[in-house]
Amino acid sequence: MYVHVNAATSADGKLASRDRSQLRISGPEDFDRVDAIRADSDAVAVGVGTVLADDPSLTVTDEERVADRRADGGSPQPARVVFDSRARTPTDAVVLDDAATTYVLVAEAAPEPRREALAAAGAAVLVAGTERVAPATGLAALADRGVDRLMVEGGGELIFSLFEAGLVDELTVYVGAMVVGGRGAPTLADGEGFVEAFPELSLDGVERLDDGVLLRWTVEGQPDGA
Ligand SMILES: NC(=O)c1ccc[n+]([C@@H]2O[C@H](COP(=O)([O-])OP(=O)(O)OC[C@H]3O[C@@H](n4cnc5c(N)ncnc54)[C@H](OP(=O)(O)O)[C@@H]3O)[C@@H](O)[C@H]2O)c1
Ligand SMILES: Nc1nc(=O)c(N)c(NC[C@H](O)[C@H](O)[C@H](O)COP(=O)(O)O)[nH]1
Repeated sequence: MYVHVNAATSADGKLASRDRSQLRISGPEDFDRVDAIRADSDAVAVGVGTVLADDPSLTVTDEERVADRRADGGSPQPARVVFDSRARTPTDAVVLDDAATTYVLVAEAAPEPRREALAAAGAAVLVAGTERVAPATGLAALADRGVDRLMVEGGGELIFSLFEAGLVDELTVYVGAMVVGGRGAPTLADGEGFVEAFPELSLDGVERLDDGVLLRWTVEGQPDGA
């Protein structure tokens, strides 16, 4: 599976402010680019932290892109994926509307009533991992369901886990013209952090977009040597 991580950060590397509410960093050109990546993907993934903070739709909004997907014989919308070990996704979350298939990846530790509530709300609940969703197991379950190209939109906890597991192929970051600050504010890659065996990136492009900069990297070396 090809995994493309895309996010927007402030000039100081933050995904949002310390209150973790949704922060508009991208401008219209960047949001259109995000829409195009979604349209080229079989599924779009986030962590449950992003669902709780942003309540995103994760759908393609441009009608031509939706029509192109249909014309190619595929589903009009990519599937949506939530990494949600304990099945905390609210049953009224926008990702559970009927706009697209939604996979909620949970761990064995997820309470059965919560799993049932998510299934009743329309989610396809997949178990991957014991206490926490195991990224490689989760991605294998998605591959079994036809996901070859996965876009990951964040947040920082999920992005770190995917790098840690050596599962990221491409990273694009839009750096917006703002400073957010806050030692507790989410960054592009949070988690435990690396102290050695840092994932190595190869720069593919630098482009001005809106009032910011788009950086494109291929992931070359990964912690597990993948
Ligand atoms: N600017 C941007 O591009 C952008 C993009 C996305 C999000 N955001 C912002 O980022 C913030 C949310 O980021 P976040 O880091 O708090 O949340 P996140 O990465 O979206 O979700 C993290 C949660 O996912 C669950 N999870 C399940 N399996 C996991 C795994 N293998 N690895 C990591 N997490 C796993 C964990 O909770 P459980 O263990 O309980 O399941 C974890 O707490 C919000 O402020 C949002 O606005 C910004
Ligand atoms: N590219 C990008 N620029 C931003 O400034 C920002 N705040 C996000 N955040 C990513 C996160 O997943 C958001 O929740 C979705 O971008 C909202 O997606 P919808 O329009 O609801 O589908 N992403």
